[in-house]
Amino acid sequence: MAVNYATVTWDQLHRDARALAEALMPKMPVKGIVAVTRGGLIPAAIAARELGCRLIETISVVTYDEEDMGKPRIIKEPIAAGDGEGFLIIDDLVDSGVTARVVREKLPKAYFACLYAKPAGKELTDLFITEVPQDTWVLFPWDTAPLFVPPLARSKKSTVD
Ligand SMILES: O=P(O)(O)OC[C@H]1O[C@H](OP(=O)(O)OP(=O)(O)O)[C@H](O)[C@@H]1O
Repeated sequence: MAVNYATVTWDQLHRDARALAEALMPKMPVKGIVAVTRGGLIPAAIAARELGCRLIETISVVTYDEEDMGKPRIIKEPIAAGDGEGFLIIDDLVDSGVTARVVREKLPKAYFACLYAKPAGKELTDLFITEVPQDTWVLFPWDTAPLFVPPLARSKKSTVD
């Protein structure tokens, strides 16, 4: 299956995180935010700044483990969030929905918000900013670096020579 790539720049991520915060304003005040590490950390920090929220908890779910392929495991519990009542959960992306399902089971009373969602997992969110096709790989700014790309004319010339 062909994979498409969607590159998200820092500027775009910042805009999308601010849009998420704006959409979350009606939910305020909240007790705190639970960031789903690691991808949710930066969106959560941006949203927390916008929303004036200083209590940030984290949850870490490992979905691909060498010992137990495919079985998701919580390696850091969101202790401060209890059953999630009064908390916002923030992640960068919901793809298959495996992570979101585990997080929701742990924090059933929390509100789940993310920047990007794919069709397979979007029903598990309460809010997302942009839908991304299932076959599209989202390249986040922390996963990429600018690199030199040869000009078209040069690559064309090399085929003529
Ligand atoms: O819906 P899913 O198929 O579960 O995928 C979504 C999860 O995948 C990514 O995290 P990842 O597991 O890559 O870990 P990371 O954020 O620490 O890089 C992302 O930040 C979500 O938490």
